[in-house]
Amino acid sequence: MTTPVEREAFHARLLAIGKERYHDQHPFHVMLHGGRCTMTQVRAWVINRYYYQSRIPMKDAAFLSRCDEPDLRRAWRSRIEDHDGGLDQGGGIRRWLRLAAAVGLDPGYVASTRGVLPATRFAVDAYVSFVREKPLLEAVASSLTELFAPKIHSERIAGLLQHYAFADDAALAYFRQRLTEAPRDVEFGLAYVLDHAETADKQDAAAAALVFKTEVLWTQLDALYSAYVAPGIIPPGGWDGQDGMLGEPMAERSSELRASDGRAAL
Ligand SMILES: O=C(O)c1cc(C(=O)O)c2c(n1)C(=O)C(=O)c1cc(C(=O)O)[nH]c1-2
Repeated sequence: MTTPVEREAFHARLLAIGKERYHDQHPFHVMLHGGRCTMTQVRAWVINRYYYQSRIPMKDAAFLSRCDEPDLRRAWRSRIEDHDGGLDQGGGIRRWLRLAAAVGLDPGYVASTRGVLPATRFAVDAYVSFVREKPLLEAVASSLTELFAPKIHSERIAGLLQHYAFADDAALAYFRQRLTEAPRDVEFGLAYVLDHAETADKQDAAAAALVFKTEVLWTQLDALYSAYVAPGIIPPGGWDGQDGMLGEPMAERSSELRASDGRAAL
């Protein structure tokens, strides 16, 4: 059993991991949110990030398949509904594909996951395997990066709206929706981890799971940066900057597409 003071210290330890390691500080996100990405870089992010989106409900299904507590399953299953939506509409995956269309990509191309960078696949697949194989406490702890997600989603909404003409409420609906979903999910996940990590060893394992997850997220952006920013080496199989475009190419630089002068031109 942990005392209230030990529990609070463990909570602070988890928050410190996010402060030090969360991907809001990655140079690719700094560029994206500050309006310094070209449209090619934005599209590469949308294509690669889709792979993460597509695997989230699969990792949550893997989690549920191992869960023998009905209460835990009841609390967890809405995560799959949030991402997959109903038979005909709704859900984060469809909302992400609306963002894909808004940046000029064919949603069918994005959904095919062709062009996803190898490192993105390895990192995301490692997350799904982690949740499938590790003790439930560590699997839940690995989702706690979502403690830090509302801040990055708010910064992203503001940054994209300010700097890119494609950005409007429909294109950014994915992020707005997460502003209410993520806090609910993470409130449950955090309470579960604080309640179940009742020994020093379990606290260490849960903290390591959260570090692992920050690395899953950071690695995806390293891969994007290396392929599409510097040194700009696109590995075999990575999106070539051309495939899967919808209709006429849009202007390349985000600076040409600023809200003040760009919207009318589109
Ligand atoms: O945009 C982001 O930076 C970001 C980060 C994370 C995260 O911290 O893992 C998630 C999301 N978004 C997200 O939209 C989402 O649905 C989500 C689910 C999970 C998870 O681990 O179960 N993380 C995240």
